[in-house]
Order: sequence, then structure tokens, then C-alpha cells
Amino acid sequence: MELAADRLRWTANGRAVVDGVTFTVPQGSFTGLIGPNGSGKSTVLRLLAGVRRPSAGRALLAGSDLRALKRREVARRAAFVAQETSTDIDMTAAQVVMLGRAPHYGRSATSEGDIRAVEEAMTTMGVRALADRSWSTLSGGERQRVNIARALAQGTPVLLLDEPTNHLDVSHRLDLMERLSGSPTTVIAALHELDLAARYCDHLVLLDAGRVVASGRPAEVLTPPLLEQVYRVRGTVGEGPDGRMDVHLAPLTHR
Ligand SMILES: Nc1ncnc2c1ncn2[C@@H]1O[C@H](COP(=O)(O)OP(=O)(O)OP(=O)(O)O)[C@@H](O)[C@H]1O
Repeated sequence: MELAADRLRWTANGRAVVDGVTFTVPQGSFTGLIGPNGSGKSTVLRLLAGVRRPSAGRALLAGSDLRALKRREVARRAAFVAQETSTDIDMTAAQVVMLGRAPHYGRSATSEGDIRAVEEAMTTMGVRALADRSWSTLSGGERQRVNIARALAQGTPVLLLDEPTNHLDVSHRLDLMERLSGSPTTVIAALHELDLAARYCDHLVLLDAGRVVASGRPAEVLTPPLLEQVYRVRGTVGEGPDGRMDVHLAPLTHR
């Protein structure tokens, strides 16, 4: 299922936080949303997830304006993992993952299918052993993996992830990125690690000050001039030993 931003604008206190943001996340692709702190990544994801309403422009899910869809219809098509989660939820990890099934079971009891989906998602994210643990006792990385399991259990054709590698150790980071890049699901993720974005994403959208400054294949977006212009860093881009794209970053040196 395709996802698209069409001239999205969102203002706060009279200031445009994102403005004129247009891009398409093709069906089945893994698109990385990159840009410095405060460039508008979370805001764009929230607009695309229907958590925020645009001041102008449209968020499109399979060509339909999100505003024309009911909440439940959106939740059956797209799952969203926000950047920050509350720590004081009085639930077990398994109950949190079961929340992902709510758009499917509605008011009726959970089915065998719901239980199976929860178990599968927890296995995928390596958190089955934490099923009965209280959410508030989980570590940051455990909580992040449980939260992603909740989104997977939702069983949607589209996933929107805000910094999904946050708190994850290096092996869980690589494992998650491998899974996302190999999955048929349409994925858009806000990412800070440009090396992971370069290696695993099919497309990148680079934001700066609420606007798209570049979009396309990683090699088209992660160019030394753009890295210097947007991030104020020196980037060296090449091919790694495994044939995938490699990015090395260093501070700008004064000449
Ligand atoms: N509700 C709000 N009211 C006022 N300003 C806001 C609001 N939400 C976001 N902003 C501002 O909009 C800008 C973009 O924020 P956003 O969280 O989308 O950026 P981001 O690219 O996700 O940043 P980060 O990499 O730090 O997570 C920031 O300057 C932020 O302070």
C-alpha cells in the first residue's frame, strides 16, 4: 500500500514547522526520513499517521485522504510507533502488544488469531520471554522492541516508525533494519544513523527546517555537498566490503 505526503504544512504558534512537504513512499519500499534535530521528521510522521491534522495539504494512504477515513480504517492500514512512550502504564508486555490487535477485535473478545498474531510479533522482536513482565520494569531497549512488536501485531500493510533503533544495541539495530528492508510491508522510519539509512533504505527523504531538500535513492541524497549543507559534517560515501553503501562522517575541518 502506497503512502504519500502532498504539500503538507503544519503550523504551531504561527510558525510553519513543516511546509510544502511532498513525497511518496512506494508500496513495499523502506523509506528513511532523515534530517537534523528539529527538522520536522516526527511532525511529518504524525501527519502521515493521522495523529496530527495538517494545516494545509494532504496525507494519502493508498490514494485516500486520511481525513476521509475513520480512525479504525486508518488503524487497520497503518501502525505508528511514536518516539516517546509513557513508562507508567500498568500492563504486562503481552497486554501492550495485544493493544495492536484492537482495530481488529473491536468490542468483542480476542480471538485465537489475535493471540497468534501477538505471539508471532513478540517472537519476531525477541521479546516472548518478557510477556508477563510489567511494562514499567522493562529497560529502554526492551520497551522499544515490545512497542515495535505491538505495531507488527497490528498486521498493517504500512508501518510508520519514529526512531525505531533508539535504545537498541548494535545487534538488535542491525536485526531490525534487516527485517524492515526485507519485508513486503511499506515502511517509513525517521532515522538519525545515516550509515544504517544508507545500507538498508530504498529511498531517503532529507528534511531541513521543515522542508524536503532532497529525496531519492541513498546515493542521490547522501552526497558530500548535501551532508555539509544540512548537517554541517564532512561525509565520505562509498561502497562497503559487502557491496552495500557505506557512509563515513567527520566534523568539518577549518581550512
Ligand atoms: N506542538 C508544538 N509546538 C511548538 N513547536 C513544536 C511543536 N511540535 C514540534 N515543534 C517544533 O517543530 C520543530 C520540528 O519538530 P519535530 O519533533 O518534528 O522534529 P524532528 O526532526 O523529529 O526532531 P528530532 O530529531 O529532534 O526528534 C522543532 O523545532 C520543534 O520544537
